[in-house]
Amino acid sequence: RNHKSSKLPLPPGPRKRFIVGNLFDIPSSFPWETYMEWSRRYDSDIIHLKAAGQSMIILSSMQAAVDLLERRSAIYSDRPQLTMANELMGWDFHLGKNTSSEVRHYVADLILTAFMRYGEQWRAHRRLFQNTFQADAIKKFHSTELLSAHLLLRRILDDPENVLLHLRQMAAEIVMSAAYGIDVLPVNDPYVDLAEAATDPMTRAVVPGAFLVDLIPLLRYIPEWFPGAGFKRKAREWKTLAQKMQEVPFEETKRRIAESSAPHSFVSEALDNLDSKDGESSSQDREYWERVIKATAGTMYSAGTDTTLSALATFILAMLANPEAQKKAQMEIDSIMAGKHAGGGQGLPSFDDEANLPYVSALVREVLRWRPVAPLGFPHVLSSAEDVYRGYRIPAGSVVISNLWAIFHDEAVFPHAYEFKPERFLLDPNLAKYADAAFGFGRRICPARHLAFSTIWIAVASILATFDITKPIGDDGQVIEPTHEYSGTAINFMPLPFKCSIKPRSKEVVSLIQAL
Ligand code: HEM
Repeated sequence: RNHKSSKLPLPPGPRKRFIVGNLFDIPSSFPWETYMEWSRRYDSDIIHLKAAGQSMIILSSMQAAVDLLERRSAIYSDRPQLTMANELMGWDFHLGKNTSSEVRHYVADLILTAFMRYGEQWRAHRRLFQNTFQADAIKKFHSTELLSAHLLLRRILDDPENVLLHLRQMAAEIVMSAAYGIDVLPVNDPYVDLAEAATDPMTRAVVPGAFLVDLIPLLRYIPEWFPGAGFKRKAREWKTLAQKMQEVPFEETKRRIAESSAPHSFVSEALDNLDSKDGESSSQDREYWERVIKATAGTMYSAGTDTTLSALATFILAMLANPEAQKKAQMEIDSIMAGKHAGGGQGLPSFDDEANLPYVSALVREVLRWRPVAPLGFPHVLSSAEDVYRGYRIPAGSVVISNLWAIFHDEAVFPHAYEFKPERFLLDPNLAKYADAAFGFGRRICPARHLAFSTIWIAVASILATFDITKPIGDDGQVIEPTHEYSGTAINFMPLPFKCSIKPRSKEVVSLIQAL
C-alpha cells in the first residue's frame, strides 16, 4: 500500500511491534498523559503511532494543531470510521453523490454529526447548527439559560447534598430546550431517559478496540445467530434506541408547532425556515430536510449534556481547591450587584453583566483549560493523499488527534499549568484564543460552543453570587478532601462523584432565591 510514499521520515514515536504496531502501548485510561510523556521523550510536538495498521498522529502544541487542523482544514476534517458505532448501530452513514434518494431519506434518520464523514451530509448538518447557534443567534436562548440557572439555585438551596445531580439537570434542561423547546421534568423525564438509554451504548461503542468488528470490519457479515456474534444483536437493539431518541421529541415539537404552542428552538427555527422556502422545493426535498433536522437535533443531547456537566463539576472541584479564586470572583460579582441594587435592579447576575465580570469569565476559561472536558479533542482524519509537515510524512488516512491536555499544560504558555489561576487570562488577553481550543479546531470545531460557554458562565456567576462552596466536614470533625479523581476513557473526562458543602452566603440570598 505504501509503494507511493515519499522518502521523507514519519514523525518520531515509540517503536512499532510486528503487525500490532503500538496497539498495546496505548493505555485505555488517561491516554493523553502517556502521549504527553512521549512528546517529551521524543522532544517533538508531533508523534507518530501505528495501531493495528492505522497511522495516528498526535499533536501536542497549539502551533501544530492550528497549522494542520485549521490552516489545512480542507484536508484534515474527516472522521474515522468505527464499524460498530457507525455502520452497525446506525450512527453514521457515508453518502456518496450518487446515493439514491430513498437511501438518502432512510439514512438521514440515523446520523450523529460528530461521527459523520466529511462531505455533503455533514455540511447540511453544520449549516443547520450554524443558523441557530452562532454567537449572536444564541442570545435567543439567554432567557431559557437564566431561568434554568435560577431553578438550579432553588434546587441547590432545597437539596444541597446533590449538587452534581442538579448541575446535570441544568445541562439537560438547556440542551433539550435549545434543541426542541421541551421543558424536561426534574426526575424520570421520558425524553431524558430515552436519550440516556441511546447515548450510553454509543459512548461504549466508540472506545477504540471495544468491539472486535472495529479491527476486523469483515466480521460485520457474520449472521446474528453465529456464536460470538452477540455484538450484532446489541447493535440492532441500540440502533432502535437511537432511532427512537430522534423520533419521539421531534414529533412532539412538530405537534406543538401545529397547535402554535412551540417556543423558539433549533427544531422550530429550522422547520420555520423550511416553510418559508416551501414554494421553491419539491415534497421529496422537504421530506429529506425534515429528516436532516431531526437527525441534527438528535445529536444534541449526546454531544451537549455530559460535556457541559463535566465542566460544571470541574468548576465545583476548582472552587474547593482554590478558595481565594472563589473569593475574588464573589467580590467582583458583589460590587456589580451592589451597583445594580442601588439602581433598583435585581440582585442576581444576568448576561448583561458579562462585560463587567471579566474575572468570572476568566475563571470559566480556566475551568475549561485546567481539566479540559475532551482532553484529546475529537479525532480528525487526513482525507487527501499523503501530506508533508515540517519535513515529516503524514500518511494518507492518518487519524490526527490534538492532545488538548498537553496544549493546556504547556509550561511555556501557561506557567504553573497544573495550578488554577484565572488571572492568567486577564494578564494576557491573547490567551482567550487558546482557551477556545477546548472546543476543538477548524471546520469541525464544536458548533454549539457559544451556547455551551454561556450556559457554564451563567451557572458559575449565579452560584458564586449566592453560595459559598467549601470542603465538607465529616462526622469525625475532619475536613473531607475531594479525591479529584476522574473517569478517563478516550472521549469522556468526568469527575467521579465527590462531596462538597454548599451554603447560602446570607439570609438575604435565601429570600432572593425563594422569591425567584
Ligand atoms: C463544555 C461543553 C462542550 C465542550 C467542551 C465541547 C467540545 C467539543 C469538541 C472538542 C468537539 C470536537 C471538535 C473537533 O473535532 O475539533 C465538539 C464537537 C461537537 N460538539 Fe461540542 N462541546 C461542548 C458542548 C456541546 C453542546 C452543548 C452541543 C450541542 C448542543 C455540542 C455539539 C457538538 C457537535 C454536534 C459536535 C460535532 C461537530 C462536527 O463534527 O462537525 N457540544 N465539541
